[in-house]
Amino acid sequence: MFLYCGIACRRKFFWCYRPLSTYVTKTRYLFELKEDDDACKKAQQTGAFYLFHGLAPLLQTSAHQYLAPRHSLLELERLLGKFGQDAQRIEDSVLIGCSEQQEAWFALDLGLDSSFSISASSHKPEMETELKGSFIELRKALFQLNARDASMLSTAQALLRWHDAHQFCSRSGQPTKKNVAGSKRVCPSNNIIYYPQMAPVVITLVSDGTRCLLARQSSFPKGMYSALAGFCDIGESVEETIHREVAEEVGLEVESLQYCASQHWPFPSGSLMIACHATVKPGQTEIQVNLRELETAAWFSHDEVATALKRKGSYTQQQNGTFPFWLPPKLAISHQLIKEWVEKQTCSSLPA
Ligand SMILES: NC(=O)C1=CN([C@@H]2O[C@H](COP(=O)(O)OP(=O)(O)OC[C@H]3O[C@@H](n4cnc5c(N)ncnc54)[C@H](OP(=O)(O)O)[C@@H]3O)[C@@H](O)[C@H]2O)C=CC1
Ligand SMILES: [Mg+2]
Repeated sequence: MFLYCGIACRRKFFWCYRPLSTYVTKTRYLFELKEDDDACKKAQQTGAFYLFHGLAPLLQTSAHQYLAPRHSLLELERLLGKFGQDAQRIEDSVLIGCSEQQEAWFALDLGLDSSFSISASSHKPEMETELKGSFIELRKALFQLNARDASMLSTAQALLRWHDAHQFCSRSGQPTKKNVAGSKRVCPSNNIIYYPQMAPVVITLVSDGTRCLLARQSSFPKGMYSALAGFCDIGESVEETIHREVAEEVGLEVESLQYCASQHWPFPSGSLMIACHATVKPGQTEIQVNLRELETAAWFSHDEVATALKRKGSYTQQQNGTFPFWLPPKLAISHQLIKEWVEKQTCSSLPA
């Protein structure tokens, strides 16, 4: 595919053409599939499907890792036929990406039925045997997936959950209709368009210059600490959420803020995690934990954090009854945020 590159050659006064990069070609292809139902239906013929059951992805085990298998349309039709399900169910699938060779990737939940929105749990064990895998809760499997599968399945689950929960127009009460790609739903009676939503969440690593503040919720695995996180309230900027969450959860006022990175996070139902560093005002480091939100929070030194980063998640109780201090695994943005802080501290402590 070729496109004007928009750079006029001043001396010869003609437009240059340059081939589009693979990334741009892929992005334009996905855009077309979202806009054009016929093109998307056609893409299903040569595409591949990730399968779910009751929002749990189909996974296969390989060398202590989970792999997410993909199935062709033919294989899927055969499977549905074998379990007495209508091939029309494929219309419930959602587009989640494509390969560099433009093989479109879809996701379909075999345990959710858009016409009833109930879990069609029958045949699940038989399907697992037939598919040589198991439907495993994403929460349990996420950290044993490679980064690509983790990202694809997180997107797929969030989209499938959103469609399952948005089958009716909130104004007319009429059933809404999804486009083939699943990038929106429309109410036929009033043409209101509904787009998939996600909740913005900020995650902040507060530092006092030499230490960083980490906290635990009682729901975290034993011994695990993370940075402070909180959902954005409606009307708030990211900066305002950070100021409010830090004040609410640990009773501190933050000063400077610095953006680090962002990540889609599938829990509880699809969030955009926005990770930032923050510093507190000098001399104002006394933590007052809000016990309605957190179990505990504390300041940790560079060395404590650097050691914990190297530790793999462990729930093993030590002889003194405590659990070792450990941090979220690599895939979680909190890990990246904490790692970046450790690296910055290391650099700033090196002799000039
Ligand atoms: N990827 C990562 O590295 C990390 C991700 N996280 C994620 O960040 C998210 C937010 O952290 P958390 O500290 O729990 O958030 P908050 O501090 O905002 O507290 C959670 C509470 O906020 C309320 N709430 C407000 N808006 C929403 C919404 N849109 N969806 C759900 N609950 C909402 C709920 O209260 P109520 O139940 O009373 O309605 C909920 O119990 C979590 O879902 C967690 O999975 C957290 C740490 C690390
Ligand atoms: Mg919180």
